[in-house]
Amino acid sequence: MTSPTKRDVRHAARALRARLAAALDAEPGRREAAAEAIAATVLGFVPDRARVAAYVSLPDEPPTDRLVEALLEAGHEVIVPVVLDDYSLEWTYAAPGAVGDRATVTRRPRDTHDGSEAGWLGLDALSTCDLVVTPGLSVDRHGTRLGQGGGCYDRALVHRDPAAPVITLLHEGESSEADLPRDDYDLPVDGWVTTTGRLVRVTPRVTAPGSSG
Ligand SMILES: Nc1nc2c(c(=O)[nH]1)N(C=O)[C@@H](CNc1ccc(C(=O)N[C@@H](CCC(=O)O)C(=O)O)cc1)CN2
Ligand SMILES: Nc1ncnc2c1ncn2[C@@H]1O[C@H](COP(=O)(O)OP(=O)(O)OP(=O)(O)O)[C@@H](O)[C@H]1O
Repeated sequence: MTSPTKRDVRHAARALRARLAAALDAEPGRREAAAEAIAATVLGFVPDRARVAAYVSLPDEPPTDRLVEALLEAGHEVIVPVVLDDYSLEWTYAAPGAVGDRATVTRRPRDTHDGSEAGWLGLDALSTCDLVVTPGLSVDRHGTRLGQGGGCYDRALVHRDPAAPVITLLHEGESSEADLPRDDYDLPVDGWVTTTGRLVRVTPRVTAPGSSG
């Protein structure tokens, strides 16, 4: 028996995501509660006066609007990506309460992107972040993350500060009990936070400020 390819696993993960996202919208208040739960949990382990990399979520994804808002309210700096045509990520400051439309996943031509313009922080901006919050379809117990397939975060995470935790946001029920397919360029994450506010640590890098782990 051959092990499933990323493509197969991604296909199944997308179907599960569609079901879980629909369930969030089936009952009034559930989406808002999920957004709040994610924000409360991440705020619990973000270092003081941090610079945090987050992203603007799409309708099916665990919502990041409250997270971005709460981080900004607490005085942290928040940056979010846009994607260039070679699937590299460029970074800019987050606007409070932003909710994603397709613009956050629409590739921009690199030759017309002038990174020297005010507001762009550079392709290596993750090197300046104290915490990186990534999207993803699933994560397994080793921290192997399955993304949308562009390899955007694989490229971007090369620049991260190795001391800064990387966590993925998942709907509750999306983490994988089976080991996910992994390539050499896949960079593992340190844990994940779910739409019920559950934090699962893969490495001891994710700790509450002032705690020993
Ligand atoms: N909310 C959110 N933002 C995110 C990600 C994500 O997963 N979620 N990304 C996680 O990596 C990055 C974008 N990843 C991308 C991966 C593939 C394509 C892509 O193939 N785009 C097609 C059209 C897509 C469409 O409109 O449906 C294209 O531009 O031709 C674009 C972005 C950065 N921002
Ligand atoms: N550091 C890198 N530099 C250049 N290309 C890379 C790098 N890392 C991964 N890639 C390319 O990205 C493509 C997609 O990788 P993969 O299927 O693992 O995406 P993913 O991790 O699921 O997506 P994402 O990171 O966007 O969430 C692969 O073809 C791979 O060759």
